[in-house]
Amino acid sequence: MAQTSDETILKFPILIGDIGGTNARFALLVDSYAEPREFPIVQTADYPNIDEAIQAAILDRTSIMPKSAVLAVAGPIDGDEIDLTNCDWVVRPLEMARSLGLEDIVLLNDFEAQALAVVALGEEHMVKIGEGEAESAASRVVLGPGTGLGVAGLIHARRSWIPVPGEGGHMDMGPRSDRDFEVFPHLERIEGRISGEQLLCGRGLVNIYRAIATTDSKPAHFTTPAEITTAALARSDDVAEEALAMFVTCLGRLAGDLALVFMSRGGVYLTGGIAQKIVTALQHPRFRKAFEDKAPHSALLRAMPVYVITHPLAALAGLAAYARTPMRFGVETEGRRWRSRRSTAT
Ligand SMILES: Nc1ncnc2c1ncn2[C@@H]1O[C@H](COP(=O)(O)OP(=O)(O)OP(=O)(O)O)[C@@H](O)[C@H]1O
Repeated sequence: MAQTSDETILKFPILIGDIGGTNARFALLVDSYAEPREFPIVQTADYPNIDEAIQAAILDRTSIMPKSAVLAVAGPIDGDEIDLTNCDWVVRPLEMARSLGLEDIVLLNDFEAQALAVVALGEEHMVKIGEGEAESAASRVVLGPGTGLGVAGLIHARRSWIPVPGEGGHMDMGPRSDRDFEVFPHLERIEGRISGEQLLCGRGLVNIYRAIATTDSKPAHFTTPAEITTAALARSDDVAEEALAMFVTCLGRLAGDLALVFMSRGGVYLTGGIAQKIVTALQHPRFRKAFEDKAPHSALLRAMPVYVITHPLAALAGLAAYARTPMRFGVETEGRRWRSRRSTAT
């Protein structure tokens, strides 16, 4: 059933939070206009559960008592106990409402928050990769290589922005160039297949690097994604350089495929921890070449802009925009919103 504006609105002060595998970032919104009050980033491993983290890191440091919370979590939101992917916390909204005195809690998917950020952030928080002009009300797509590979669409319909979270990071990826056909047999697979996430995330970069080393019978010195990108950008190691180049090409191909799926004339947005660390590699022509190489639709892709989001707290910016003006966004909260007067997911 369609929600009325009264039902959609969240009461201030609103606690917003982006809960990742390693880090949790929080801020408080006092009203619609004031700048968010930010707090130091919390390491999830430092607290046994999310309620204690919020109490110690936020509520004990301010006299503002939030009435509502909008939290983005990595993991499927299903039922009254939400297990987070990549971290030991379990979110229990009913218990959280009681222990922290919250009247209203909304949980969103972490990549949905990234999609909301794309609307919330201006071009000053983005670096454009290549040409193309965004049509302001057209669909957009967000891809984020980080610990995993997140993908979300963003559709403009009925005067609101509707995030479309999905599992697009798990689409199949195949070899295309002659070199790919040499390297791909050496990639580590998941149940026999090569998905986007086997290549386009931190672990994926290491996978590509090792596969290239094996193909050429060269030693693989590096074990972390940061070591590989550092050596590649410094041009101090051939295998690392080729691994980053292949990563960039594969990201361009997948970004192009997703741009076709969503017809994202509003732009393709790269978020997550890795994209902003490899901006110079993404500015190499190979990224746009792979992105645009989509016959018979190359002209369509050439007109679509690609941006790297550089804002360090992009998801929080998206959550803040949603919390302040929920009517601007078509976010479905059924089964993901807990209000104390009914004490159940609605
Ligand atoms: N300089 C770098 N180059 C390439 N990859 C890096 C670099 N620094 C960190 N990484 C990798 O980025 C990934 C983390 O990405 P990101 O910061 O987006 O985390 P996340 O998925 O949002 O998780 P969380 O929110 O829990 O911190 C890890 O795989 C890490 O190894």
